[in-house]
This record gives sequence, structure tokens and C-alpha cells, in this order.
Amino acid sequence: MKKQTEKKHGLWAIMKPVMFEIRMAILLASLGAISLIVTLILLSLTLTSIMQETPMEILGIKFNLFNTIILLAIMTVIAFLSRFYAFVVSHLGAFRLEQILRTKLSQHLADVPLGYIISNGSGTLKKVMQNDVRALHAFVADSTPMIAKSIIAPTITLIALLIIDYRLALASITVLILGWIAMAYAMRDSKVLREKYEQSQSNINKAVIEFAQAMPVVRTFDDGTSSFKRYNDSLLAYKENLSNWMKISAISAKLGMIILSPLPTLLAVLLTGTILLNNDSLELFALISALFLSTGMADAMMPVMWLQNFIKKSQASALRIQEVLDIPSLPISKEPKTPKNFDIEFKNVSFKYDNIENYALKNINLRVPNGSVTALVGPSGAGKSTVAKLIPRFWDVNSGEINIGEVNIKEISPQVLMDTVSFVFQDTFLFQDTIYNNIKMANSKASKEDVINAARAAQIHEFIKTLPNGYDTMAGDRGANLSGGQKQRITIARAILRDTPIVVLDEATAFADPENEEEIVKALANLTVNKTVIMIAHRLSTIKDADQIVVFDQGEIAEIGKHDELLENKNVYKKLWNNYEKASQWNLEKGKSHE
Ligand SMILES: Nc1ncnc2c1ncn2[C@@H]1O[C@H](COP(=O)(O)OP(=O)(O)OP(=O)(O)O)[C@@H](O)[C@H]1O
Repeated sequence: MKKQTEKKHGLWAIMKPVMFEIRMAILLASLGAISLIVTLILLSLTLTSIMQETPMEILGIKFNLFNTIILLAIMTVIAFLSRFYAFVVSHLGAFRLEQILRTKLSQHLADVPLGYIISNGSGTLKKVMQNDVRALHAFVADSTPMIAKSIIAPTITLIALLIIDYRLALASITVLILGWIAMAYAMRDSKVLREKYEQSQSNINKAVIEFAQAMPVVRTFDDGTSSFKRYNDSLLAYKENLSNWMKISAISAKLGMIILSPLPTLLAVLLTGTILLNNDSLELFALISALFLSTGMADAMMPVMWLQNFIKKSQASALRIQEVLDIPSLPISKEPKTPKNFDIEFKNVSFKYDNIENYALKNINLRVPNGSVTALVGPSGAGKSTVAKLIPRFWDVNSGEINIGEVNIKEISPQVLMDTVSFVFQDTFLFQDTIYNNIKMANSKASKEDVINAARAAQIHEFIKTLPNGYDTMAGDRGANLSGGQKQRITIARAILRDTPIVVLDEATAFADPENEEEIVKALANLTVNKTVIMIAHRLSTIKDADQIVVFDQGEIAEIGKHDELLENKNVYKKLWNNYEKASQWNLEKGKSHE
């Protein structure tokens, strides 16, 4: 079973769609390598003919100057063309694989529960989609010709050497084996050392990112000593790991490199050849061709090591890509149903996050009638956001069911569910595009007038008009040049344009200043008119008029009712309200003392 999984997840499994290109590239590069070997043999024949002053003859071809030049020219053309086309084919394959993998990954991620992406962080997925896919591109583009150079060429050379003279072949192999032993000794602990080295390198990256991201905090609270110390410490650890590695492997690695350079092989072949020549047991042609060919064998050794390393790194990238492709998709009903209305009902719903032992929600029973406003309140971590995120199926429940218009949301097609529920998050995301397109993305069929009307209703139109390019102003990287409240109103405009019958609002006014809050409240009022609304709010004053307030405590519903009823109950809500009033009072007094 394990073998099967490994097989499925292997580097070559992921390369399957471009196997034709890979094989062609290896074949063409091998042809190039073979023509080089033939060229070397031709040169040896010519040189021997010149030295012996009689042209050698093989397969009826006399190796005089004219014939040799023609054959060399043919071989050179074959070598050039096959290498050129190996390069073209391997790069075409690499681009095709990159495109196939990116499409596959993005299509799969569109089917994966959104909650998975939230829980695992989009950063990790971004790395897989960019770095790992690029690593496999490099593998197909660069390693396939290298396979010919480092595996096929030396094998054919060895065979040729063995045919020419097995004793000279043995002499050159002995040197290469010695070089390999020295290199293997240098690499003896390389796995552990490399891991340490990579860890310290990643610690430096983390420290640099932390240092840059935390700059506002550093400038406010830290004189730089503690944050800079972390960066400095990671640099020192990196230096120590690197010098340790060097100390352990430097001498044997250098020795290995010297032995594997062509010179020692040449010397060994020359020495053996001269002795054999003196004993009259070797022909001059055999020595000359062995001298030419054996350098090629030594030259191939370094690419072999490089290739080994490349394969290991690419294998790790392939595994990470496969892991993303293996994330289970959100199950989709084969016979989807359409909701009869927009009532929402939670029936005995329990839910736990994969990585957490405790249930985030326990046995929730809740009815949100069509067209009503339901507020979710409760202490931090009580489960309010989880309830909200289960409605658009960010995750599926562990037990129980959630129905919209009497249909289990698992039986509603994802497109219909998306057209039914919209979500206004605390963390607004704007694309690096114009403000116009950032709003219009909610509804591709919307006209310019629709977009402007939505912006008006979201109380952001007047502000957009003051921008240098109006609606054509770029929203900037993650909307960096807009305030939090302005970004939020742009996302509300999006939701207004989408016009779904159910709206889920998560802490929409949490970070707004009083001026922005007033506009956001107006914008939300326009968004939620005639809609089924579920709203999470810490500012209890904004939900006093809600049709029902659901109070959560430790993943369970503690109370349900209207504001006044809940205050009379003198239970969790009453406590929350008292705390809220105290905090508001405190803010007011603080405000006064500042006047
Ligand atoms: N993505 C997640 N992965 C694992 N656990 C989570 C995740 N999101 C929330 N939790 C846990 O689930 C429980 C409920 O969290 P939830 O965010 O729903 O609470 P909340 O009432 O909305 O809190 P807050 O008011 O602070 O936003 C908490 O214990 C929280 O730690």
C-alpha cells in the first residue's frame, strides 16, 4: 500500500503529462552526446593516421584528411541540431507542465473547502503554486539534457572504452571510483548538515520578515535591541552551521573534486597505455582514443552529483504539490436542489476544527426566518464566527444539518449557494485593480450605473469621486492606500451589487472610527434591507433592534431572545450588556478628560 502511495506521489507521476517531451529531450540530448563520442573517435583515427603516416581504414572508409573533415562536419551538425532541439523540447515541456500544474492546482483549490485555505494560510499555498511549480519547471527544462550528459554519455563512453581496450577502461574507472569514495566521505553527514543549514537559512528569512513587518511595533516599543538581536542571532547560527559543514567536508570534497577532474584520469590512462604500448600489447589508436574518451567520463561525474541533488529537491516540490492536490474537495450533490425560501435552520449542529480536540459548536438548534435580522453575540471564542462560516460551507458540519429554505446546504449547488449567501468579512481584501473593477467583480453583468448605485448605497461614491482618477483609481496592493473604513465600504458595495437574499456580516464595524462607523452603519442598512441577515457584533448598541439575539457561550447557545427580554433574563447577555455599557462609559469619560 505504502509503495503504491509513493508511486502515485513520485516525481515522475507528476511529470506524466509531459513524459513525451521528457523522453524526446533525453533522446535528442543522448544523440548529441553520442555524436560527440563518435567525433572523438574520428579525431583519434585521424591523429593515428597522421602519426602512422598511413590512413586507417574502418568499415571501408579511409580516414584521410578529406573524409575525416566531411565526417566531422556531419557529426558537428548532428551534435548541434540534437542539442538545440533537446533544449527546445525540454523547455516547451517545462512551460507546458507549469501551465498544467497551475491550472490543476487552481481548479482544485476552487473545489476545496474555503475553511481549509483559511486554516492553513494562503501563504503556504502561494509558495506551492509559485515556488514548487517553478522548481518542477526547472527540473524538466534543465535536468533532462543533464540526464543524457551525466548518465547516458558516460555509459556509452564506458562501453566504447571496454570495446577499445578493457585495461585502459579499468584504469580510468579506478580513478573515478577513488574520486567517488572521497566525495561520498565528504557527503557522509550531508543530510543532517544540510537540514541544519536549511533550517538556519529559513530562520534568517523569518527574522528578516518579522523585523520588517514589525517595524511599526519596533519603532514604538523597542529600541531595536531585542528584535535586531533575534536577527543577529540567526545570522550567527547560520554562519556557525555553514563553517561546521565546511570543516567536516572541505578536505575530502576538494580531494574528490581534484580526483574527478579530467587530469588524474588522463594520467592513469596515459601511464597504463605507455606501459602496454612498450610491451607491444596495445595499438596506438587504442591509447589515443582512450585518452580522448576518458576525459569525457570524468567530466560527467560532477553533473551526476548535481543531478542527484536536483532530483531530491524536485521530489520535495512534487510531494508538496501532490499534497495540495490530495486535499479532499467539498462534496457536491449530483442532484442539486433549489431552496424554497431563505429561512436558515441549524438542526443539532456540532462542529470541530480538524486540528482541535474540543468541539467549537455543540448541538446548535437555531432558526433564522426569511427576511429577519439575527445577531450573534457572546464572549471571544464562543463560536459566533464559526456559525457564520458554516452557512456558506467554509467547512461541513460533523453532525446535524444546516438548511436553507428546507434544503440541506450540502444539496445546494456551490454556484446557487454563492448566489444565495454573501459574506462581509472583518478582513477586507481588495485586488490590485481599479476601484471600479473591485466592485464590479461581484457581478460581471452589472452596468456602470449599477456599480455607481451600489457605491452610493455603500456611502463610498462621494469619496471615490474625490480620488484623482475617480473609479479608475487603483486600489493598490491589498488596498494599502485606502483607510480600513473605506475598504470596508467598498466591500459592502460589492455585496450590495451581488444582491444575495442572505447576508452574513462578521464584525463589520469593529475597526471603524466614529465617523466611518456612521457611514458603515448606513451602508449596512442599505445592504440588509429585505434580506435574511446574520450579524456578528461586539458593539451591542448596533444590534439592539435585531429581531432575535442569539447568545453563544463556549460553543453552545446560552439564550435566544430580543434585547429587552434578554436583559430581563439576567443571564449571559445581561453580563455582556453591563460590561459593554461600562466600557462605553469608560470611553466617554476618557474622551471628556482629554477635552
Ligand atoms: N480556523 C480555526 N482552526 C482551529 N480552531 C479555530 C479556528 N477558528 C476558530 N477556532 C476555534 O474555535 C472556537 C470558536 O471560535 P470562533 O472564531 O467561532 O469564536 P468567536 O465567538 O467568533 O470569537 P471572536 O469574537 O473572538 O471572533 C475557538 O475556540 C477558536 O479558537
